[in-house]
Amino acid sequence: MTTNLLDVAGVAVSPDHYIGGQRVASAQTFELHSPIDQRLLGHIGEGSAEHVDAAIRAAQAAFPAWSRMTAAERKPYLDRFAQEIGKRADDFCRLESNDAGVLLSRMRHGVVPRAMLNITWFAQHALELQDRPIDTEQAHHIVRHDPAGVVAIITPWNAPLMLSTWKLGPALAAGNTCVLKPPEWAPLTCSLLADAAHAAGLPPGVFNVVQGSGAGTGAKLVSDARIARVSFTGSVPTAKWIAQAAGANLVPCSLELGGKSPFIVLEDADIDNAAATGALMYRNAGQVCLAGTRFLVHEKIADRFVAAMRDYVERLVIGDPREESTEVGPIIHSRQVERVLGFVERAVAGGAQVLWGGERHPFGAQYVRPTMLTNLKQSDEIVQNEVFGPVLTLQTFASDDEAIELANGTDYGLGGVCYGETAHATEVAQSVRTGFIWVNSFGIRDLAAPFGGIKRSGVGREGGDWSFEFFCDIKDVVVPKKPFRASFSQR
Ligand SMILES: NC(=O)c1ccc[n+]([C@@H]2O[C@H](COP(=O)([O-])OP(=O)(O)OC[C@H]3O[C@@H](n4cnc5c(N)ncnc54)[C@H](O)[C@@H]3O)[C@@H](O)[C@H]2O)c1
Ligand SMILES: O=C/C=C/C=C(\O)C(=O)O
Repeated sequence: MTTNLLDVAGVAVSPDHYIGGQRVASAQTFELHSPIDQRLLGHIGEGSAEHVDAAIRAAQAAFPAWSRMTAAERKPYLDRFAQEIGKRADDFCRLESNDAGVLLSRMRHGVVPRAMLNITWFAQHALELQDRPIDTEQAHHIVRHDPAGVVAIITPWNAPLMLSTWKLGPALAAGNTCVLKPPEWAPLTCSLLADAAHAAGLPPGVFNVVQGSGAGTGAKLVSDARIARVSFTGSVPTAKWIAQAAGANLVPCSLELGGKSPFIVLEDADIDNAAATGALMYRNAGQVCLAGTRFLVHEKIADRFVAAMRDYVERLVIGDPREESTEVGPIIHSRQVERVLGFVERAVAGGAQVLWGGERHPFGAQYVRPTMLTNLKQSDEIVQNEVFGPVLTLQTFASDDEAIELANGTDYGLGGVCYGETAHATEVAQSVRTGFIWVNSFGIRDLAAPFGGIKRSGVGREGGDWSFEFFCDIKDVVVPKKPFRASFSQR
């Protein structure tokens, strides 16, 4: 399909846009470097106003036929799309490992299977959404989930394949057509997704990819009045900008944003289990929105918990994400490294104590040691702001009430973790104000469940029915049960 190809770790991948079923090159490009060793991976197309316009027009042109199909008619296309992702599993793994620094093993065992499920699960779930009846004494209501139109999807660099398919799956299954703007620091797996869609025979224009920067390409896309929905995952400042741009056209937005989630360890917790899960918070070098990054530990067990977690952290294998044995890889970009270390420096200058880490790791320029800071006040910058790197904080508490107060004491409200005797931990978890919280566990995800944040962590929910509520125009077709005769004297 394409002639302009990059060779990234032996994988042929297009640096171009994918518009109306065709590859389209850009005169303007930007450089893409690997976070592992900073080598140049290639030049990626920067989408212009013309590219954004062409993608929206292609998506509009594809909409009537795609939206008229039933969910059952769309399902085979989407199942084939997932199969084509599966056929390219190895290439997806190598690309995201090289451009985003995600562990190859995590890609293979976690991300690629989840990306496939993101497509097939919603294609199946869409079958169950058609025509939900509501029967009252007066009327029969046919509640339809109609496709909304052209959906703009904007995703961040920490999980480009997983998050793009998480939105594409339900948006396409519902009968919308899509324009995806991938993250400019990790754009390659989204480009390969276009190859998978093409091979699956998705009709031209149903799924389009326009590469480019956020402030350039992304801003043009989300400001366009022809867009019916914007689904965004990323940072709070960008979300505020997007909400205003979309708001100017009264376009609904779904915003999945950052977090500063509490990791609560109650006095009756299984300390070793909690500590082992604690070390998992360094996964993806801490660049995970839903990680529990603020440890709140009962004062009576704090020393034992710190010793147990230190043990796990010291054994973490830090290195090249392409190696099977590696557990913690690099930080996405030199700018992000500076940002992460800046948080640590300011915290230490303000009196924080470094329990472990706190500096660069010698493996490479974009590596930072897993870090834990303590001796902090709730108002400290490091307690209040998302670092998005391998830097955690630890505070102690003396009572459940104090734990809950600290847990709720930031402007974020994405997730949480609570370790303790199950009934006790479940009770404390109920009072933590977040979109979700894991009791004695971490990261269990079910696509039927709602996912999203409160406060600064986001607006709206995706997942299960909630994805379809967002991506559909919900319509009530009212059919009276008794003959209806117009009359001004009657209501
Ligand atoms: N809640 C979640 O589900 C979730 C998941 C992953 C990441 N995140 C969050 O994402 C952030 C990290 O990602 P990031 O640094 O790439 O975020 P970011 O907000 O800088 O960028 C995200 C995406 O938005 C685009 N963008 C930037 N400015 C834009 C504009 N004006 N108009 C349109 N698009 C624009 C970028 O190009 C990128 O594709 C963290 O805050 C993290 O917590 C949240
Ligand atoms: O880093 C962010 C991870 C987000 C995860 C999801 O959106 C999900 O599991 O659906």
